[in-house]
Amino acid sequence: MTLDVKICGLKTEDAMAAALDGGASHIGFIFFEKSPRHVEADTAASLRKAALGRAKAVAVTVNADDAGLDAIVSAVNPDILQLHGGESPERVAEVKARYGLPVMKAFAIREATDLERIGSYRGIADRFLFDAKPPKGSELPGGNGVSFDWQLLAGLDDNVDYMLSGGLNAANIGAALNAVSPRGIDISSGVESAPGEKDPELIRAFFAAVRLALETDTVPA
Ligand SMILES: O=C(O)c1ccccc1NCC(=O)[C@H](O)[C@H](O)COP(=O)(O)O
Repeated sequence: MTLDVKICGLKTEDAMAAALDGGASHIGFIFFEKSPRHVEADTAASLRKAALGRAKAVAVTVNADDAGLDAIVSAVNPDILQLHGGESPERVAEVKARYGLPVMKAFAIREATDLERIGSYRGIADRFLFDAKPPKGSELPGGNGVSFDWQLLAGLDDNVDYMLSGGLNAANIGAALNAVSPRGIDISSGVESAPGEKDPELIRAFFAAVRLALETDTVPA
């Protein structure tokens, strides 16, 4: 599969196994205490061992300070840091320099103007992740299972390396990949049976739907 697939919010060995066996290129661990997907660093460190040589481990944080990131990086040894808060371009540059790791910067998208913000991160963030804006009242900046209008991304220039995220599932991934051509996709609640509870069957079904979508003529090259 040339398309990167990140399964995010993993907490258990069986979910990890389903993600890796399905062909995940990236597995994500959430370090955000309000999230039902939050894991302690030692749990993530133990889970990530199964991914060594198979998938990249992504540590997802929200406006984390140096002490928080130090603890995660030293325990988990992630391959990528995903910054999912309001981190400035300067902070992204600082994080990259401090850890020598690639950074994926997440942006919440609802309308075309939301994409204007990426300009000042180009050449700094290694990759973008475009997620939906959280619904009103949500305490989570991500993992809300809501989509945005994928057509908003259709005008991006081909050099913008991004993962498409937000409300993806087995039923809509074909349409999403028909609408836009991300280099990667990211999913969390679409493969859960309850908030924070990954379902290996749903993970398998998602990969089957991705493969089917990639095999059809409707997906742009
Ligand atoms: O998933 C969370 O609980 C979460 C909490 C705080 C910051 C980020 C979070 N998730 C980041 C992700 O990369 C999710 O995969 C992304 O938001 C898509 O989630 P979903 O819409 O549920 O597929």
